[in-house]
Amino acid sequence: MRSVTEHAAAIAALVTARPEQETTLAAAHGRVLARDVIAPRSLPGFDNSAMDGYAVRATDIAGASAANPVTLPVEADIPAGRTDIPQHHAGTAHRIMTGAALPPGADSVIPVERTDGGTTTVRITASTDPGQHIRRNGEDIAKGEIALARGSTLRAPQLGLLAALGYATVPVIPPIRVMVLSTGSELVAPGQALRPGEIYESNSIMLASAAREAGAVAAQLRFVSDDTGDFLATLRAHADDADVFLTSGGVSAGAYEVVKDSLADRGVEFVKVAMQPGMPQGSGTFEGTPIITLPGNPVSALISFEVFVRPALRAAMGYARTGREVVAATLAEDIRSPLGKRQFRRGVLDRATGTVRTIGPPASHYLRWLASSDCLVDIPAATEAIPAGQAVEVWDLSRP
Ligand SMILES: Nc1nc2c(c(=O)[nH]1)N[C@H]1C(S)=C(S)[C@@H](COP(=O)(O)OP(=O)(O)OC[C@H]3O[C@@H](n4cnc5c(N)ncnc54)[C@H](O)[C@@H]3O)O[C@H]1N2
Ligand code: MOO
Repeated sequence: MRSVTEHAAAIAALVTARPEQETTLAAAHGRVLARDVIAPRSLPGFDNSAMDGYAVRATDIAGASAANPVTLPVEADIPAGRTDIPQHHAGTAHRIMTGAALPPGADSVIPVERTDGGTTTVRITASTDPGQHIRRNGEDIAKGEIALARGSTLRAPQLGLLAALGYATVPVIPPIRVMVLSTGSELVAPGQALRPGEIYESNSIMLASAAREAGAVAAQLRFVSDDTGDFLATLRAHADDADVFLTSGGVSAGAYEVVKDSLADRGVEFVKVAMQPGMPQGSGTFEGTPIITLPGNPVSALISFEVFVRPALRAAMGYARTGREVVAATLAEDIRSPLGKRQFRRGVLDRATGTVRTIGPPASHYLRWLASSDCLVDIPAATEAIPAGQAVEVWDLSRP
């Protein structure tokens, strides 16, 4: 039997990064930056007004107050976006808007609220200091500085910064393309009629969704035949669209195990992992494409994904955090666990009290309990029982 750690390492070695890709900012959301990005210009790009008001020289309105206002001629309007920036002359004001370039010669902006708002002359009822209400060229970021470091995950603020710097595209580590393939002749696509003995196919949407949540892109295929030739032909037909094949089902000890029968002597190793659920596993490379074969029981499939596939995908996509956040929590009830197997129990974590309770029995077909849980309780292989009140490690599934 392989340990969870050993199998996780095998899967991690299998999934490798795709070459970096220059991507539009819209398509870069959620991706990881492949290289440092240098500021090609400063931000702000020029001295500009932080207020709607009047660009003045502080000395021209020294001592101004409500009781002792100063009136200056207004030379011109400078709305944001005006590109022919006028010169400021001593003893005058320019009406200026937020974001507009400061006219050379002016040293401060007096907000409109401190004036009568005049357009030919302006009565100013407060004094100012040089530099007041001016946003200086380069005070946010100077040209040539590293704006974002390689490895940054691109979300709203990072994409905003890149756009402000003028980047239309950015080099990112592209998503891994996961081809999810469910196998089993009992499986029928949701929405169609069921005959006796058939069930709705639920693993592929679950695994595809989990892959997307991990930052990958995913497509689904359903393979129902027991014919190994057809199965291999299906893999070959989709090899160009997949960086990783992810199958579920057909890997245990039964008579119709199409995944195992097709791949056992074709570069895929089938092993038993000392965990529960998720004991039967397989991994390898089929004609150049990595393939991970998960067990068919739905809970086993999803927990195997969490434990083995998700960290490998995220590492290959450059994310700093590959595993879930592990928190220590106090167990709310006694639990038992099979000796020699690392058990992952579905749980509900109460962050406020730092307690966790398990939800549903350990068996691997209980989808409802799985859907009601928000964490996994990680019980070490050497543990047979844990009493209520003891601290356990919990994987928080509610956070990326
Ligand atoms: N004699 C033994 N039997 C089993 C063993 C064993 O060691 N010896 N291991 C058990 C364990 S543990 C697991 S887990 C499963 C894994 O079996 P397979 O990977 O071969 O999966 P299947 O037999 O194809 O399916 C198992 C179960 O899950 C349902 N299933 C499969 N795929 C889907 C799907 N896409 N959507 C919904 N449900 C699915 C399937 O109908 C079966 O009920 O083997 C145990 N048996
Ligand atoms: O190991 Mo199976 O994955 O328990 O249900």
